[in-house]
Amino acid sequence: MSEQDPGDASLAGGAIGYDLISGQALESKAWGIEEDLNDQQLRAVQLPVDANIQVIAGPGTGKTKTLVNRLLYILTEYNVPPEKVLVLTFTNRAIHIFRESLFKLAPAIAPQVEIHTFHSYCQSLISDHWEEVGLRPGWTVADDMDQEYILTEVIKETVGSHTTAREFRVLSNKLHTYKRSLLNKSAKRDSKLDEILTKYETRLAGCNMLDYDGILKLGYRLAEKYSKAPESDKNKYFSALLIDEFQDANLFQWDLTCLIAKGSASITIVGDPDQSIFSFQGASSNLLDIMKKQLSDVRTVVLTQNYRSSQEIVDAASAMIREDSHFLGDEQMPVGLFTGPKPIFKKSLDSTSETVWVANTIHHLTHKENVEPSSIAVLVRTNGRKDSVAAGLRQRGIEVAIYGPLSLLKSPYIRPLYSFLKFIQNFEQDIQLLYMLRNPNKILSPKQISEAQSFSRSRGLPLWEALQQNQLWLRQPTTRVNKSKKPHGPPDLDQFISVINKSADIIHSNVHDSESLVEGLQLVSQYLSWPTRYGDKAHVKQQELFDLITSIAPLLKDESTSLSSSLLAHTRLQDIAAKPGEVVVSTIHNAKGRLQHCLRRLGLRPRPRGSCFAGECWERRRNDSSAARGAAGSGAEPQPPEAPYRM
Ligand SMILES: Nc1ncnc2c1ncn2[C@@H]1O[C@H](COP(=O)(O)OP(=O)(O)OP(=O)(O)O)[C@@H](O)[C@H]1O
Repeated sequence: MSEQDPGDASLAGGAIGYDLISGQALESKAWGIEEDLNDQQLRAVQLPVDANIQVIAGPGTGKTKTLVNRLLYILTEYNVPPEKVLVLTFTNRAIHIFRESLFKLAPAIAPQVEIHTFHSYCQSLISDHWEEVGLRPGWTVADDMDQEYILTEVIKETVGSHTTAREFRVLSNKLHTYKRSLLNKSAKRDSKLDEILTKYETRLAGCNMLDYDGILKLGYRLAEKYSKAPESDKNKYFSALLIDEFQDANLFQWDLTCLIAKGSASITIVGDPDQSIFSFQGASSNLLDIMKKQLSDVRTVVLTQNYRSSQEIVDAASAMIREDSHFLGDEQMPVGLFTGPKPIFKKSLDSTSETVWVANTIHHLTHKENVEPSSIAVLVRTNGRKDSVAAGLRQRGIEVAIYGPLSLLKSPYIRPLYSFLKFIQNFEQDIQLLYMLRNPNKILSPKQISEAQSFSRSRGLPLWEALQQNQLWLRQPTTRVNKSKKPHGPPDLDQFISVINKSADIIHSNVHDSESLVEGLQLVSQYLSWPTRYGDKAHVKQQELFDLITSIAPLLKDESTSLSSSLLAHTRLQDIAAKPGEVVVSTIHNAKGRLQHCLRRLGLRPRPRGSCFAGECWERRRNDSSAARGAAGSGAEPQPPEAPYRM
């Protein structure tokens, strides 16, 4: 690629857009790169537009800031239109952070830049070409819960319902890994797993749904097809691709990136090989080398100034990762911006004593040092540990808020409402309908459900159609319900059908109106989740859902997005924040990007490898910190630092 001369900066400050929140037209406003970039950042930002760049850096060194400024530089210095730049990252939260930073610097152009996860980019390709890949109108995405539901049924059918819970889990995990491995063209096939997968995919296709791997597979197919086609409206050529959090990419995603680049867009990646959180999904640490081999003239810039943590934390983190580090050489050691208290390393014999120590520390902080509980976070490695730590803290009288995507929608009080919302976007989704029919009220008995399914299959109808055309035998209330004994017994099928239709009509009558959505959900919730039977808990959870709806409604300006589908997207993105009095418990994975004052990290290294950190360093830190406490004469845990840390 040849280097281009920067063009004139006529675009800078010239664009006019609209305010994302108020929808008001924005006045033309000058914008450009920030003035406070350090030399390393500036070097990466100001490379020519056609340079391929690797920005390698540790946490908090301004990787995202650098990428946002690189984008602004390309737009202003080279007159590249915003829609010709594609930003790719790995999580919705990362998109949110990137868009927020861009919006602060250049509100007028922020909405015009395409910022996607690999999944959402593929999904947008599929949305433009859904007929080509065999989907029908109204197709939807099967989320984790939908996939689990279908997989469970298929496994039961294939290997028998006598499978123990453990065997089931093992098989289900194997299938997930196998399914993902198939994205790799050279993957080995397994006939037994193929049989289950084929049934699973047939069931998904029957529901007019795609799962996450299916989205990537079809997106790749489309990108491959259009990478060879001449440019057209549907076939976009980008001038530059910017990839954030590149440490989380796998080979499949890299190949996809190259297809999207079509050999003409430059590629800038920023990442920290030591921060990879997707190695379990095949994130590959040698992609940096692959990129260098495949692309010409790759420039590397290393960022070392950490803006987020004290020198003490940077030192401790560097000591921890150094032995396994992919890139930390002496000249690349990160530097902290300020000094603070030393981190304490506490070695515990087992997980119970670890939880007890954390509980005692929280009591000390909240009772003796007046720290507000909601500013304390307990970070753990795995979801399983998160639940046991939360239970242990609750046992010791500590109120806990668990951070994690989908926790609200996964609540048993909300899950049927969530199924309902998905169902009314696509009435072909048998799995959502089955969920509503089975949980928690048995609208139909298992025998009736299987008869209805045979009826729908024999006529090639979605289950919902079949139920509406149903036969007299289905119209009988289930035999297990004695209405005279149970005033709040489940509705019969007629009532169920009529309430679903009525609630759907209310919601569809005004898809951008939060009041309609809440009204529709309130109506249907009487039939689906039985708040009366579950008591206050259900009411509290439902209120949380309704509050969320009300809070996101004003943010919706995009006419093409319905409130209910945005609600589903939003609930994945942001969870209900911790209320005053609640300590946050989260996996490290979910905590990334959140702001918190006090941190306690558990089991980061449950079985420490290597000698340095595990033995000497760990003990040294512990001794240092007790010595420091002794010197201070208090014997108490150190004060939480003044500055908040973004995790
Ligand atoms: N040159 C700078 N001057 C002042 N503050 C900066 C500078 N660079 C980065 N920061 C600040 O440091 C913090 C971290 O920046 P940023 O989120 O871009 O880092 P990151 O490397 O992407 O973080 P992560 O480790 O989460 O990937 C932000 O608050 C940012 O504003």
